[in-house]
Amino acid sequence: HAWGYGAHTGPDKWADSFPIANGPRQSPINIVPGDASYDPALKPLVLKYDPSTCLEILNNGHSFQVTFLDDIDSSTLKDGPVLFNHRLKQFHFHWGSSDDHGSEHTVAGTKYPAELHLVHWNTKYANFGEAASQPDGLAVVGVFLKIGEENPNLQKLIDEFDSIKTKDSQCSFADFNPEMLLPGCLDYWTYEGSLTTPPLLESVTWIVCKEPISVSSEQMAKFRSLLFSGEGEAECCMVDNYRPPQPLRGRTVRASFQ
Ligand SMILES: NS(=O)(=O)c1ccc(Cc2ccc([N+](=O)[O-])cc2)cc1
Ligand SMILES: [Zn+2]
Repeated sequence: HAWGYGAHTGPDKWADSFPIANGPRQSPINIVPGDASYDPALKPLVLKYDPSTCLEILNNGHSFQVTFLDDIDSSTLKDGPVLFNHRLKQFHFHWGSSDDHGSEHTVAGTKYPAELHLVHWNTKYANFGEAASQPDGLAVVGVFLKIGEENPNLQKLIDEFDSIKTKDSQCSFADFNPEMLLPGCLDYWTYEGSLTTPPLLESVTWIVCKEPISVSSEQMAKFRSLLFSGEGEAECCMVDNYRPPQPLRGRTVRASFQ
């Protein structure tokens, strides 16, 4: 399953090995604010993260990811649209080859230069892998990045990039609080979807924040200095690691705000 984002391995080819790519609840989607229905029953998102559960930062050949210790309830997502407690497993990003595109979700057709995904699993299941195969197993918080002021919290991640330049490289990374990557306002849209990369499992409750966080153009250029390729291989810049929006197939997108 050598899937990727290249001409021969990219999103248009994923259905060959992962037929669920054409399923009824695929992600990402284009969010049309005017079509979203405000749901007063939706609770505010409760995100409580413990920096001491931060383990490592790694390049997995598709994105860079920060992984968390998830054997106890120390970094959790509660309320919002979910009925059960979820634990943070990892966060990662998707971005473009230039500042005018790169996000997976779009808002009324608007593309952001990047999108952060904070991946949580429902603790009614034994572990992440179990949860990932259940329709209510995962909850991913999506945060858009918008070009503006340099973001000192993102800079803490960027400062590690020299150590994780190539595929399958990783280094220890401690005491990072992902709360620092959240926008001030946690208004969100929510809908039932899937993983946006293979295995594209339809197990994700998506929670997409309306408010973006800032990133400078120079910082985005640093994202693009990471490599899809491994050490000793021909260098291939890690850019355009996003799946385009997928058919809504009659799904309802709810808004936590009016
Ligand atoms: N982009 S995203 O939808 O937030 C996303 C989040 C996590 C993952 C990682 C992953 C999640 C599940 C499995 N699995 O069950 O085989 C394999 C890899 C893949 C994709
Ligand atoms: Zn993602």
